[in-house]
Amino acid sequence: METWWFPPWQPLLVLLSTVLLLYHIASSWHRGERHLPLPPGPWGLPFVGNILQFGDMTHHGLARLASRYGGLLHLRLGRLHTVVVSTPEMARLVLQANDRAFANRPTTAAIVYLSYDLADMVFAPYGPLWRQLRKLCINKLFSRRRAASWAAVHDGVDGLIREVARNSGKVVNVGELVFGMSVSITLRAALGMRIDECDGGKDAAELVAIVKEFSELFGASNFADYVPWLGWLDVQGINRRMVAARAALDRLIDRAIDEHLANPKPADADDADMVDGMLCFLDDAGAANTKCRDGAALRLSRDNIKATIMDVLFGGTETSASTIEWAMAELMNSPEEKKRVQDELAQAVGLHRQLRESDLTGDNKLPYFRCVVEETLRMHPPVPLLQHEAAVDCDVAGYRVPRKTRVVINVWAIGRDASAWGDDADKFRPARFGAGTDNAETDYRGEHFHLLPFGSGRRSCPGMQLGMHEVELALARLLHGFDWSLPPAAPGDLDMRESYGLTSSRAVRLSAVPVPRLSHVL
Ligand code: HEM
Repeated sequence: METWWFPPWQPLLVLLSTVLLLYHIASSWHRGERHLPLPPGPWGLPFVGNILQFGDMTHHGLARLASRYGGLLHLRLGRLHTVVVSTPEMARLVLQANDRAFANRPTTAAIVYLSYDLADMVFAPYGPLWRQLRKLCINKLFSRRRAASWAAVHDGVDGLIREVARNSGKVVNVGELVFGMSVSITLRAALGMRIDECDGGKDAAELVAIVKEFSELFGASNFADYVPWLGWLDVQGINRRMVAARAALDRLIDRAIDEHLANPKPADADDADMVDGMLCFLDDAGAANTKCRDGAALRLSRDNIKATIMDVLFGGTETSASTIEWAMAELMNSPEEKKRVQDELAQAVGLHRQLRESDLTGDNKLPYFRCVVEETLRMHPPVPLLQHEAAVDCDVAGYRVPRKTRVVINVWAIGRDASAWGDDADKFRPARFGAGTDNAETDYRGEHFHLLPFGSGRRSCPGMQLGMHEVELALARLLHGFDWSLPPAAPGDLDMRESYGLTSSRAVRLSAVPVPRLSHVL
């Protein structure tokens, strides 16, 4: 009779596997995961998971998946769990009920490299460094008290209006002009640079190119982040682009920091910019300060300063510019809405003088104009996908979200959720925010989970006030100061497609013809 021979290590292997299995069962029992399934989602391949859904990782693609699998759906991309949030209620559970657990940001190779090893506020993990940087930004750098930032907005908008007036009656590229204005405002507020003074506009042109490149790299779906063992291949050429982009930004910011060090200014001087505001915390120790303790005095390394300036350049440029351009495009597409808002501006301000900041501040001023801004932010949130990460294992709506899961909040899909906004959610209809409607009290500050253009909770946008000041002033002056029509040769329908990246700008820049409404422009 045949006898079976077992190698001596086999019983050991069986024993070890049993112990590991029991340990796994016991620890998931202990964490309360026993009964909790992962959220529903499409079926994935072994090892690579839902890599075939890679093309769906845009806000449109994820919204399509959500219509099939629900407001909380699960994907596994290579080794990474990803959970996508697509309804207001799920967003509330993540950003309010579990705010702290989801206060980290996921990182990618591009993010780590371009943020000087997470030395900034946008990407720093939730902890003491992030807390100190956020306090500094909110109380000092982005605050209403930093007069230089608000002056930069005024001068930037004046420059935009002058440029539009110079081209009245001709076709102007509204998108390029508004983006240029936003860059000049950020350069001035962050680094004290005036475009007209800085190297004949060379710096500004360079910065525009760098901002576009960073934005693409931050938003790029890099195969290597999901399948790291293939990263060395750099099949998409992303590593090479990262190195070149950071070197270009380094040159620009290092020069600005050296100039500030050579001509120091008190941080609270009227004309002090954000670099002045940070240099008084400079610690010459060298490497990025990512290890600060709560309660310790704030010390910033040069990398912290560079990375925070980078946040401002990227957080504050495309976001504001894209909101203004989308609002103009939606109004060009709906002539009756354009007329209604322009009539309101003419009536409130008159056509004999320029619109001033005081025309915008205060409650109940220009109510329809405000509805237009809110409707634009609902339909075209500049950051369509918020990126968070689970710091611990969590339970959301009865589903398990494991630690380190990337949690993507699809703000674009939430803004078009029919159960929150009705069957005409895809239509530009500012009146939905008007007095007496269901959304009369809804605003964009993060307390209403069906409208989240600035996020909500701990990681919500600290630059909202400054950003909205730029958006409102520029948009109101463009609409109050000029009548706008589409270029004569334009095709019947305006192209309303979006680009995909960190921000969702227009795929095709808006061009239009301005004709002055006022007797004098400035
Ligand atoms: C219309 C203009 C703007 C929009 C729509 C916008 C939107 C956002 C959004 C959606 C987030 C992420 C929120 C989250 O993950 O939950 C964010 C974060 C951030 N924004 Fe803005 N933003 C704007 C303007 C600005 C400006 C002008 C600045 C700086 C001057 C700025 C600086 C930042 C920073 C530093 C963060 C990271 C906060 C953190 O992680 O703690 N933003 N912004």
